[in-house]
Amino acid sequence: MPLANITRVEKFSSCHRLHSNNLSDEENIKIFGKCNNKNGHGHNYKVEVTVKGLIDENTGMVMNVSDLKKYINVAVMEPLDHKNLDMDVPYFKHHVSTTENVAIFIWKSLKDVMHNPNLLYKVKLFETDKNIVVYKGE
Ligand SMILES: Nc1nc2c(c(=O)[nH]1)N=C([C@H](O)[C@H](O)COP(=O)(O)OP(=O)(O)OP(=O)(O)O)CN2
Ligand SMILES: [Zn+2]
Repeated sequence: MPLANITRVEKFSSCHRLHSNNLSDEENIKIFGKCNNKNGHGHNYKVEVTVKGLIDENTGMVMNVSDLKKYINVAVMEPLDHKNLDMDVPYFKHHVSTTENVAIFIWKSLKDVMHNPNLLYKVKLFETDKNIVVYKGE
C-alpha cells in the first residue's frame, strides 16, 4: 500500500512574553530584548500539521481530514487561540513561550488526542512570515 502525507493548516492568535524564571531581569532583557517587554506582544501564528501513513485500500485515506481538523481544534485552537500563552496555558508557566516550545506543546497535545498518534509526522509553526520552527518529535 502506498504511503502519503497529509497536511492541515490552521491559524491562531496569541500573545506572550519571552521571559525565563531561571534568569535575572537583566539577563532576560539582554537575551530577549523587545520580546521581554513586561506587558507582552502578539502574533498571528500559522501551524501546519502533517500526518504520514499508508493509504487505506477501502477508504482511500491516510486519515480523514475531518478527524485531523477535530484533533487540531482540541489540541491547538482551544488551548491557544486568543490566549495569553504565559498566563492561560499551564505548560508555559514552566517553559518559555518561544516558537520552539509552542511547536513542542502542539506536538505533545496532538499526540494526546489522536486516536492513532503514530501517524503524526511533523508540526511546522510560523510565528511570523519570517520565523518558522519545525518539530518532528526528536
Ligand atoms: N529562537 C527564537 N528566537 C526568537 C523567538 C523564538 O520564538 N525563538 N521569538 C522572538 C519573539 O517572539 C519576537 O516576537 C519575534 O518577533 P520579530 O523579531 O519582531 O519578528 P520578525 O523577525 O518577523 O520581525 P522583523 O521586524 O523582521 O525583525 C524573538 N526571537
Ligand atoms: Zn513573540
